[in-house]
Amino acid sequence: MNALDTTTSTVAEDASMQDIKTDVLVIGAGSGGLSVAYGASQMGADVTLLEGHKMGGDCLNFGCVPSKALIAAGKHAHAMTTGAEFGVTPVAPEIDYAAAKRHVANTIATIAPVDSQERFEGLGVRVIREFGRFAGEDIVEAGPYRIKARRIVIATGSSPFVPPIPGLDAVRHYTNEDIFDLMEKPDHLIVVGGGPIGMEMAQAHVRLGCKVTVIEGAKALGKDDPEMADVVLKRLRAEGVEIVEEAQVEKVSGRDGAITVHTPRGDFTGTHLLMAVGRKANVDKLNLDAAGVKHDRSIEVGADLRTTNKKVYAIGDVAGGLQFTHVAGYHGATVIRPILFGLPAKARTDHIPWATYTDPELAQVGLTEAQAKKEHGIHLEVLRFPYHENDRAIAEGKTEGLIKVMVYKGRPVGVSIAGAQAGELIGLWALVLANKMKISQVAAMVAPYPTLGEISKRAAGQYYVPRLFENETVKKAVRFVQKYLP
Ligand SMILES: Cc1cc2nc3c(=O)[nH]c(=O)nc-3n(C[C@H](O)[C@H](O)[C@H](O)COP(=O)(O)OP(=O)(O)OC[C@H]3O[C@@H](n4cnc5c(N)ncnc54)[C@H](O)[C@@H]3O)c2cc1C
Ligand SMILES: NC(=O)c1ccc[n+]([C@@H]2O[C@H](COP(=O)([O-])OP(=O)(O)OC[C@H]3O[C@@H](n4cnc5c(N)ncnc54)[C@H](O)[C@@H]3O)[C@@H](O)[C@H]2O)c1
Repeated sequence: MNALDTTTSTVAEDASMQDIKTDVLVIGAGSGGLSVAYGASQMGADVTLLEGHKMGGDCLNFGCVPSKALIAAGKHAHAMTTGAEFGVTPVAPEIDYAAAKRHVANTIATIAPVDSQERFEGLGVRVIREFGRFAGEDIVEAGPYRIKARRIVIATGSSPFVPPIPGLDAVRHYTNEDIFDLMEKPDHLIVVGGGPIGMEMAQAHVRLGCKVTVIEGAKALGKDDPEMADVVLKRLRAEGVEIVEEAQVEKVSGRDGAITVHTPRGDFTGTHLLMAVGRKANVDKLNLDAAGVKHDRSIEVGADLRTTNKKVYAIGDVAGGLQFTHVAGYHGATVIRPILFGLPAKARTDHIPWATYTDPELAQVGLTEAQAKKEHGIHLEVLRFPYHENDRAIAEGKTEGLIKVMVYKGRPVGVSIAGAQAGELIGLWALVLANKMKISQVAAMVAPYPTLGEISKRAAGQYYVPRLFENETVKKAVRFVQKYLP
């Protein structure tokens, strides 16, 4: 199929527009939209995909991929300064910040073909590089096209929220959309916002030789368990990141190279300013009212991801809720069923993991300790195991951190990990929660020695300490049996 093939059926009143009739129209070619376009086209549907900006969306171009590539550069620099305990003389690395940014660009370029227009056209998807705008409940206009679709999936993602702080407009400031293009190394980067974007970028930059100050209006990494967040914050501070909490930015002043943010905790001046204070859903261009799609700050959806227009679904960041690439992908996989087969499907949230890729990492699935206590009260058991008792962590010098497993009636309902490779370790627990497995099934697993993965097994083993090792009845039974055992 040609990218711009149209059908003969007429939906347009405006004769200058070309008509397209399609089974599935996907608006937005980011993590969520591409998942739907791929799945639906491979299962036989006629799929049209609109993308007004870059194929691959935020994750590839301005989010996960560039941030992880910059973090990797920072890790290399950090390793050069921290080898003393391994007998490797620390050296002050010479940082070529622009070269680190070239690594970021190369990483994006290497991954880009997977999300490209050419690949999706090769898969049989009609790709149109225009922004879409509803013109009716099942009609969307995009550039010169007017598209009528049986089902429509809105996957338009989110953009950086830049609050109307007095003075901000008058100074050059960056967001995740342009910080990765900055080639000159900031002498002193001020990061406003201590969420995952702010903290990942703060550590990458301090490791690449910038002075970094994070200004956070409430508590840094405030969406995570405070005990786990503290592990990360302690390390960031030790590496030289200045983190100022309870410091809502009220005003910005200054000029290029000397920008001051004013807060109730004092004024802070740096050379560059990064705003990382959250996201806003991309709904403005969509003319949602024309389709009867209810929205506020994001699009209103039920657990089935349907909007108030039964033919229209919303997935990923634009649907509010958890804003992660894997959630957008999961949403995409979920809506395929109703869209292609008319069968019901619901998206769960209780088994969704997430990780923040600072060093040490922070990972979570299910309920935090506070949430689990609120839900299950005194019946909740919290199993803990520290990294410093794991042999591999000791050998690697990565002993900061811990795992906490929240167990209710023998089944994990939440897991928090702060420490090395927490993002990798949480995968096992995501499987456990997704399948509502028992803690005994994790305890029965044999983990290879010596791995960080043993932390999970040891935490699960803690469940049996009071039941088996600190239990008088068990001791009595063993003594009794031992008396008579031949
Ligand atoms: C700095 C940063 C780091 C991140 N790191 C991670 C991470 O490590 N792990 C993780 O899981 N998540 C991470 N995220 C979050 C992740 O990027 C998002 O959750 C994910 O990209 C959401 O996917 P989506 O498909 O909903 O939207 P997007 O990927 O944003 O795609 C939406 C697409 O729709 C297009 N579009 C918008 N309006 C229209 C329209 N009207 N017509 C046509 N096209 C339109 C946009 O141009 C865009 O390409 C990070 C985000 C940021 C900002
Ligand atoms: N590793 C990952 O998976 C990853 C990484 C980065 C981003 N993300 C996604 O992107 C989303 C957005 O990240 P984010 O860090 O921008 O948002 P966030 O909402 O998580 O954090 C923003 C922080 O800014 C603070 N803030 C708001 N206004 C302020 C002000 N005027 N002055 C000072 N502080 C202020 C808030 O208190 C909050 O702590 C995340 O929630 C996550 O879904 C994921």
